[in-house]
Amino acid sequence: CQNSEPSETNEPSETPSSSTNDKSETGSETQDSTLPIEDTEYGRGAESDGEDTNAQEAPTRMISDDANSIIIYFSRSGNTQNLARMIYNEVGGDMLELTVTDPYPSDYRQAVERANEERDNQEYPKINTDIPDLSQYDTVYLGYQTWAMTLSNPMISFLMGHGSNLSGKTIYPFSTNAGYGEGNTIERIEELAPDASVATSFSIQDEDLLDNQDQVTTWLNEHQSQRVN
Ligand SMILES: Cc1cc2nc3c(=O)[nH]c(=O)nc-3n(C[C@H](O)[C@H](O)[C@H](O)COP(=O)(O)O)c2cc1C
Repeated sequence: CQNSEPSETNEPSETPSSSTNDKSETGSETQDSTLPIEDTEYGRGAESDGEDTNAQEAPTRMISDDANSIIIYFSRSGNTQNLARMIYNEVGGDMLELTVTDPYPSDYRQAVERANEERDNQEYPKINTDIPDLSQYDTVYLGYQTWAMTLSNPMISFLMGHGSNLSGKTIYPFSTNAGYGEGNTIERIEELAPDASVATSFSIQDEDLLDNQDQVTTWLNEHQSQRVN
């Protein structure tokens, strides 16, 4: 089932949309609300909303003047967005959802065909997101999905355009997949952002995500000492 709940994730960072599982009373100083986790379709055949924003929402954009970390992600059918939100709900900071000028078809097969064609022709999609000045961030949580056992095409586009702006930062790669793992995505990130430091990644099968918040927490805790917010 696709998402039907309205959302306000394009609100400014001071007021991200809250949800019924708001943890604000127990949250850290840098975070005062949580983002909702949505229903998504999984694996082969997963339809999208045709906008790559998951349920006709505006893409998530929460940018502040002073956060040290940002979560940057693309999500066609919502699974990586859920993982991004699970991370946000623990670490806070800023958040930026990438979209492309011409969104992928909602039909899975058509999306795969287009993605294959783009990859064969090395013509990756144009990013439609205004990328803010990234200099304030030490830490970038980078979220994508496995496509053809490598980085999804929009993430390749983002890193081709902005990988050099990640110099000196620590990238925490996180991804979802349909059961085949993260492929060579880490090697590709290292190639496309050669002057960033790439930390241990976290990848999970889409259908297992919502039952495994503890795995996300464990991964984040492993990096706790390096995290600023
Ligand atoms: C074009 C395309 C190619 C995919 N290729 C793979 C793949 O090679 N291996 C894999 O495990 N999953 C693959 N998947 C499945 C997605 O990685 C998986 O469903 C993921 O959770 C989708 O994330 P999203 O909902 O954030 O877009 C592919 C999906 C699409 C649309």
